[in-house]
Amino acid sequence: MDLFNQISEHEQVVFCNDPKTGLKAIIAIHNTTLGPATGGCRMYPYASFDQALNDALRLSRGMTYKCAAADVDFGGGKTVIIGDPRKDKTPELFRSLGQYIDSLNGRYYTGTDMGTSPEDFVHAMKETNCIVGIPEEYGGSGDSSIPTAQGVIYGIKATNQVLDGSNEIGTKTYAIQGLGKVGFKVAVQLLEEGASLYVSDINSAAVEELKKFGKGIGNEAIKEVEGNDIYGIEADVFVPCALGGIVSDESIERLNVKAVVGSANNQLKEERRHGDALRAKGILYAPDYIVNAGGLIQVSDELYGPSKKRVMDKTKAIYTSLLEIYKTSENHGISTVEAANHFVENRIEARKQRNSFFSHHKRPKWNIKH
Ligand SMILES: NC(=O)C1=CN([C@@H]2O[C@H](COP(=O)(O)OP(=O)(O)OC[C@H]3O[C@@H](n4cnc5c(N)ncnc54)[C@H](O)[C@@H]3O)[C@@H](O)[C@H]2O)C=CC1
Ligand SMILES: O=C(O)CCC(=O)C(=O)O
Repeated sequence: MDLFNQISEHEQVVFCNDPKTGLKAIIAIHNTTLGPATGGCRMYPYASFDQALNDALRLSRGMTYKCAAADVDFGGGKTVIIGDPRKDKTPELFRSLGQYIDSLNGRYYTGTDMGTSPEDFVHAMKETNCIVGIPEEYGGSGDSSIPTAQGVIYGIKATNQVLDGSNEIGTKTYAIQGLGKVGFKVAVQLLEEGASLYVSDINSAAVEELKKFGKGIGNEAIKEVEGNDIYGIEADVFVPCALGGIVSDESIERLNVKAVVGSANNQLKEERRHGDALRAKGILYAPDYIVNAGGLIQVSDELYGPSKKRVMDKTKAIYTSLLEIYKTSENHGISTVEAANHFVENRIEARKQRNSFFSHHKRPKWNIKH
């Protein structure tokens, strides 16, 4: 019964085991009240089965909240593949995953997350239509990290507005953890606006590339920081764009910033306790699933036919949503996470009256021709 206790909040969890291709994956479907589940696929060399399952469960729950907050007609799901993205990827592995996804009959759509790229899903797409975020040359909307990074920038602007009464981003100092698909783009935009950066990435080539970019535009205010030292950096905003669970008792103790705004999913190790701890320390926290919804906005919009303009217009709403959440938190004396969760849970509860959970017999709203 332990496993059922562990997944008690989830509608369905699928364990995929294909010895022929080496695929070992977990698909977690958290909640489909708002529509079929969606959520990217992460590939990571998890040290244990429990670590992989926990990641899938936490990430898929986060997607339910992210979908409701962004007001898209999807529910929360996520896939994790147990493996090293640098060594274990093959076309057959992703085709095998595609077959498992197809067996869910439209209850779950997936695309990229950490460790996977749009190109990987071109293979999966040969087996199922339930793939989003594929490259533009294959008819998809392309790289979803572009709107995700833009959403983080809107989040930083809204946060600066609350901190200083101005949404200007260029005069500040930022500590960025992770210069991957999202973090690098955020760093580039901040540098272009004249900001100073502290950056850390386990991949030193990414730091070198950013320094090269900075030199090219005449802003060399980039200092590399080793590992966990990024938590102790004195800066205006800490921008986590790598792994989740990094805002913990230990890191909060060290944080020397006015705000935390980044793309990483599930930043708070313990949502409620660490949300409260940040508030108690006077650090403004931008709830991750509000700020990093740009990619979701793009992939869910893809089902209407790609439109970059529509995606960017929808992504702008992150600015106003975040200001609303900051205001609710202030007015009610609660953490920003609690304020965001109340908003989302009320929205899901209201929708339950029309839709208890998604089954493919019901026509999804986004299939309606406009
Ligand atoms: N790509 C997207 O559109 C979205 C991404 N996210 C989240 O944002 C985060 C980043 O995503 P991507 O940029 O797509 O992933 P990515 O895999 O392209 O980049 C992650 C970067 O973090 C670095 N990294 C890993 N561990 C680190 C550590 N301990 N310290 C410093 N750097 C470290 C990696 O070397 C890599 O450069 C993830 O948590 C992801 O779930 C959330 C929403 C959408
Ligand atoms: O739904 C997707 O495929 C991409 C969005 C996602 O996984 C996320 O926002 O974490």
